[in-house]
Amino acid sequence: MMTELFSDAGMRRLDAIVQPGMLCVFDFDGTLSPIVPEPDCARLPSEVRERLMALATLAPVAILTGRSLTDVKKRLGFEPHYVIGNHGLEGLPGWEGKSAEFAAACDGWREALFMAMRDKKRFDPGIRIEDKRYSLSVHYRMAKNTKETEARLAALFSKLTPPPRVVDGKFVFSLMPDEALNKGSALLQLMAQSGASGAIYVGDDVTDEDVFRLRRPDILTVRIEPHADSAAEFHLPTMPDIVRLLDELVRRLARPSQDPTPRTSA
Ligand SMILES: O=P(O)(O)OC[C@H]1O[C@H](O[C@H]2O[C@H](CO)[C@@H](O)[C@H](O)[C@H]2O)[C@H](O)[C@@H](O)[C@@H]1O
Repeated sequence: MMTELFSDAGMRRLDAIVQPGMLCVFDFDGTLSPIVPEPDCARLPSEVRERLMALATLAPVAILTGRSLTDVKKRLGFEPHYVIGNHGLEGLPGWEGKSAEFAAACDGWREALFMAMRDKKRFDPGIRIEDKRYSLSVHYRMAKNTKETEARLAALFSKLTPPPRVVDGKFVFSLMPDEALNKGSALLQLMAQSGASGAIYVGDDVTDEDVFRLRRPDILTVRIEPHADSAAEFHLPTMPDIVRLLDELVRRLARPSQDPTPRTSA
């Protein structure tokens, strides 16, 4: 059962995880940037950007998003220490060799989906396919009958080869190469590569559950808004509360560290 982060228990957990060198990792859409009907209109609010920039002077900051790297970078307006795109498939050092394989699978799915979408009676013209090279997002927020569209898309995806890993989200299906990296495995690799002893991860959607399910004492997981089925430890009451969380992190990390050397009198 999730607890609100701004509770006594949440603040104690935050105090325990905050230490020099900890990784501060954030999902983008729905976590840092409010959800908007048109994916291309998503923006990072200036009050969030300013705090992320302050945080990045105190600790390594990473953005771990379902968007492509090129797309998310142009929306950030600052340079975090790490940007990982495509749900972990793009931008993680050491995985460049697998890119061609991921892109080839994605090319095949994209062609099959565009062909199927020509049947306007079967597939609502409001469906939008976002091609991110290594994964696809199939958005159906604008479809007239979202339930029916969901069922028809799920049936279509089940016929694709090679079979993709399909994860649903906020009026979106993400299609990714199966057994490839996900946000959870990508975060673990990032921690290992960066030598971070701990991390905080904040996300809002189904692909973030790959991180929430890790359930490790060295990773504090926070979901935007409570959800009965989420594996996250804590939640923020609403998305704009991300500003308060960033302030809490900056305040703790900016505290002068305790000098462990015992003082001797002259
Ligand atoms: O991992 P994230 O950073 O949360 O990215 C997840 C997907 O976010 C985007 O779609 C979602 O946000 C859009 C803008 O607010 C919204 O219109 C859409 O309905 C949402 O599903 C993005 O377009 C996808 O590529 C990401 O995978």
